[in-house]
Amino acid sequence: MTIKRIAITPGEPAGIGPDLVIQLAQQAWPAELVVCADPNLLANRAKKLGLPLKLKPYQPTLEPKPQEAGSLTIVPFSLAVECESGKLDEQNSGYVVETLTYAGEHNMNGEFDAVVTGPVHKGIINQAGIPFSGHTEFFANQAKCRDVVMMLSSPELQVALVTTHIPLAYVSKAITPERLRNILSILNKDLINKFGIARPRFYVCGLNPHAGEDGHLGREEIDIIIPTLDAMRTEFDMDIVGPLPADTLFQPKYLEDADIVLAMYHDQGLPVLKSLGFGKSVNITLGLPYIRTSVDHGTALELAGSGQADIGSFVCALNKAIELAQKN
Ligand SMILES: NC(=O)C1=CN([C@@H]2O[C@H](COP(=O)(O)OP(=O)(O)OC[C@H]3O[C@@H](n4cnc5c(N)ncnc54)[C@H](O)[C@@H]3O)[C@@H](O)[C@H]2O)C=CC1
Ligand SMILES: NCC(=O)COP(=O)(O)O
Repeated sequence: MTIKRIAITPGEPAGIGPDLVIQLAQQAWPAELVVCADPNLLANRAKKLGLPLKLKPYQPTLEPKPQEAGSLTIVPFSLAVECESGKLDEQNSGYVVETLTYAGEHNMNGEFDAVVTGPVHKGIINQAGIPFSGHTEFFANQAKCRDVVMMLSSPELQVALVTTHIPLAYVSKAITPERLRNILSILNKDLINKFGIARPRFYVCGLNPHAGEDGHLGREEIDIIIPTLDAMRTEFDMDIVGPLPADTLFQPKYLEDADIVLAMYHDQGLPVLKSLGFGKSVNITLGLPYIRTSVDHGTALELAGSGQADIGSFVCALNKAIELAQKN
């Protein structure tokens, strides 16, 4: 087994990301964990949590070594202003984006084998004047990928989204035959090649109530979704069920039979997944030129520095990144 080098971005400094990264470091890992963060932030937060932390400088020319318990490898970045747990400060948004930019660039050049991201606060980054809708879109833009797929994976269910962080008012227009085809193609390819599913079975949600009720409750199914799914079945022999009404799709008889559920928008699919597996799920971006996994939760500002944040999803995200990197 070769030792992989995994970049980690803790995300918003005032949130629980730094806490979780410090908690991760309390155990040994079979990969080098290269954290892109302010060393003083991590040292101060570790002190607040009462946890030991040794920071080792990142040495790109050396072979990666497994990370020892109590330690992290660090690429240092500097906060603009000192950070108080739980208190957002837009002056530190540039720092957050710098860590993501570095992690993306150094994955694209092959120096890292994957990136695992902690939670950012999208609102404060925008408030700082930096347009930002999510890591998924940020890394896609940086890598010049027109379409990537947000897929969340939990022990019970895998859900992917046709549209990601856009206002609900724009969703219908964003569901075009081209986008739907691209999303299905990326998913099909990666489920086969990266997840080892020979012929993935897709369950696809409709957009409208009752999947449009034969056009009486909306026409997107008839005009776009059904013809596109039919074309993908014919052209690529894909195993696709649907579109089915989203309100009844998420029941055991369908989920037990599905490799993946494709939801049309963020809050159609993710509440179901999170109600079943919050804290046990991983957010994976498919279609990037490298591996990116992330936590299933946000910045939980009220828990930062308290020691109460649950590390479950971050552990799942890191394990998944190491597993995918090993297979790569
Ligand atoms: N991967 C990312 O970068 C994500 C970032 N966000 C961002 O996070 C910010 C806050 O979003 P919210 O909707 O409030 O979601 P949130 O996930 O931060 O919090 C929702 C609820 O879950 C709890 N919670 C979250 N993570 C937890 C953990 N690890 N352990 C224990 N409890 C936990 C919180 O205390 C709160 O009650 C927003 O700016 C949002 O955009 C949200 C989701 C993912
Ligand atoms: N709900 C998922 C989420 O907000 C995280 O998205 P991203 O920042 O990983 O694109």
